[in-house]
Amino acid sequence: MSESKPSNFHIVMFPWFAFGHFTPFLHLSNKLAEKGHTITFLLPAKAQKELQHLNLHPNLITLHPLTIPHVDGLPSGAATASDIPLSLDHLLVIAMDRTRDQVELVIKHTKPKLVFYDFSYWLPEITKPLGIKTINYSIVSAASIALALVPDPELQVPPKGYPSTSVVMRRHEARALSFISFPFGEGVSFYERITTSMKECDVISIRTCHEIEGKFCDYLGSQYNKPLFLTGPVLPEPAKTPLEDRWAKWLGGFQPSSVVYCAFGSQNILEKEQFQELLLGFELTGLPFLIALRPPIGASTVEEAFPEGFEERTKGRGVVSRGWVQQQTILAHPSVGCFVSHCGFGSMWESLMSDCQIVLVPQLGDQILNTRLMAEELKVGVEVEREENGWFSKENLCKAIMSVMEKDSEVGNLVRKNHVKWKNSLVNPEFMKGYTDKFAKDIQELVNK
Ligand SMILES: O=c1ccn([C@@H]2O[C@H](COP(=O)(O)OP(=O)(O)O[C@H]3O[C@H](CO)[C@@H](O)[C@H](O)[C@H]3O)[C@@H](O)[C@H]2O)c(=O)[nH]1
Repeated sequence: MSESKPSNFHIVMFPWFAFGHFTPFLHLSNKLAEKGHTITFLLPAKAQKELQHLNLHPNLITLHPLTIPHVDGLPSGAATASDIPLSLDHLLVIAMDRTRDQVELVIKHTKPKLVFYDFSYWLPEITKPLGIKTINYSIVSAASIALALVPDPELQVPPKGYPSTSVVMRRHEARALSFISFPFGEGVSFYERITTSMKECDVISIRTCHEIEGKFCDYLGSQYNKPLFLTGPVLPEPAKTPLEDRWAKWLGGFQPSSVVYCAFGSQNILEKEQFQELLLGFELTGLPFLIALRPPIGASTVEEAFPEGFEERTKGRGVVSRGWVQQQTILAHPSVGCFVSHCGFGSMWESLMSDCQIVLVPQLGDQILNTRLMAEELKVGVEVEREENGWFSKENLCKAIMSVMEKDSEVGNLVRKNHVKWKNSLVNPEFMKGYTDKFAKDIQELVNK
């Protein structure tokens, strides 16, 4: 087989307008810039400032601002998913589709050899006539795509040939996936948008690794009859900025591995009653805790929604943060021993790479499957039991935390042992380098074809 000659080329990146998508696309851009490629990264003008600090190669990566057209029903100035509730995403995606002319101009002007995209299913219509290759880059788990976003899905049950009986939705959870059939843009559902994107691209690429999701990737490749290039988890280096003083001081006052940290990512917002139940569950553990959650529905601050007397009763051993905290740095703090997470794909990798015990409370569709992967297949963490209506009780939350935090707990020892094994493989610098090198070689061959 002939080796392709390495050369640098130009790439355009066009992710969905949400920070959970910009960030992994930008981390991947940094890796490709390290290989000498130049990149034009398309994003709403408003997001440019907030992402600039993640661009490690400004000489090679240009953040190119797009003007976001107004769409009726969107608050004025809304340009990213963080500006709006989840229920308005279907309008923001219309705005994204209406940037098509701007995107086409940039592509024609910068003449890339390769374009990465995710939700803009129409992109290959621009690139194909120009002879430019495209990669559909998914930043969620292969399992979640394999279960719901294959060409011939089955309703209520996993599609034919789906390679797992444990990484599945339970019957009463199927509603967590109902959004895929809802309109997501003009005349197109979420399902049609994503499956068209995957059918029309040259290559499907996923932010995952074979070691953990190999069978789901193979299944997807066979369903779409396409090559799959995996980038590995592409996590940023741990932040160099030190932990905020107030958290460093507070955490420093506790025994090693004794504090439970809890965060549910950038999208999950709890109902007020569930938020209060969660706090009471933490109180019940008797352990020190640091919780970083958005205020629940209907509250403008977290304090406003505290259960009565909660603050006084947990004073000195528990805090609920008012805002964003440095998650990766907190997970690396010696006092933190447990991570209660929603199992968003970013948090999933961060928990695997930490030394913390893992407790999972998924809420949205893919988080449930990521959780099953972690708890049922890899057995590196435990899932909090929910009732059929989705509610979790303080007792069940407390039980799950104690099952991994109590000394000599059988479950705790088992998940720790499995977790250590995975962590050691993932943090080995050769592991990520292997993925980046292979990916760089794969895309080189793709553009040389
Ligand atoms: O106070 C906080 C809270 C979060 N984070 C970081 O924010 C990121 C959150 O990402 P993720 O865990 O993926 O959660 P979401 O923001 O909820 O992610 C959305 O996007 C994911 C794909 O990346 C999907 O898996 C999720 O379902 C979807 O909610 C992580 O890097 C965290 O370290 C912080 O630094 N501080």
